[in-house]
Amino acid sequence: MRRPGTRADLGEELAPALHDIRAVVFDTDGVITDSARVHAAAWKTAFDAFLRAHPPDDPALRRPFDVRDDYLRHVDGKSRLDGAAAFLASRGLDTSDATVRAVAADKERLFTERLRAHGVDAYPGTVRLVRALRRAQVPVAAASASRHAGELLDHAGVSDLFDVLVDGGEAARLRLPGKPRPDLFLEAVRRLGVPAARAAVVEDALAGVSAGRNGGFALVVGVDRAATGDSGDRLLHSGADIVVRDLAELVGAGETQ
Ligand SMILES: O=P(O)(O)OC[C@H]1O[C@@H](O)[C@H](O)[C@@H](O)[C@@H]1O
Repeated sequence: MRRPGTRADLGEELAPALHDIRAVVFDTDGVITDSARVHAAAWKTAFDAFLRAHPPDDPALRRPFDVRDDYLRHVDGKSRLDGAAAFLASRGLDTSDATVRAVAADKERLFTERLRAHGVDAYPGTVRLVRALRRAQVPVAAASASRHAGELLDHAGVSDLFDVLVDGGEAARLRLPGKPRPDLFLEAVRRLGVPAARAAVVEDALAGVSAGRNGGFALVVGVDRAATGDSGDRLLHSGADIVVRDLAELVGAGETQ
């Protein structure tokens, strides 16, 4: 018979890869909430307007922002200013502080408009895994380069599921360097009181899985939301130990809620 609340019993509902894990840090956009698409759409409108107004000299670099490829390569997982600078640099455009800030401000306005108009949801598979971890007494953190992470978790109704949140505002206050540096994730596990070598990072961004790898985490789980072409392989090459399409894949048959 099962005794509720003991890790030995409840851990059985978790996939074997998680059995020795003592804490899990979840990225927010694209892992907990379906907000990566909202960021990508806002970036596209802002970058395409800039490209039209300031076309690169090389015609090959004038193509519009691609919400899959450009987003994953240059913007996903990075802070607002780092993402803006990385994409402008990829097209050989002006990366002065004033230009980067202007494009980032444009995107911020578009993002908040879309968020208010459409809201965001939590991925059911992620909620299922987080609940299973909590039942197994594994503490969980949310981490994000976004200053909107707390608001996103509130919108999706899942804030209460996380023991700790380290967001873009905290990262700026603590002067933590962005992904692929691991500092955001290391701060999250420090707050949970668990060393990285006993903890897992769950990420959908290439820069994010690299951050998990660079931080010496015991397990880096890549979440392949794109699930097209070589997207899963790219997560593996960037440092993921395993790749899943849905985090419910890490919850065993014993899980019931
Ligand atoms: O919400 P903010 O603070 O503008 O953060 C921006 C970045 O936050 C990251 O979490 C997203 O992956 C990026 O796509 C996004 O650009």
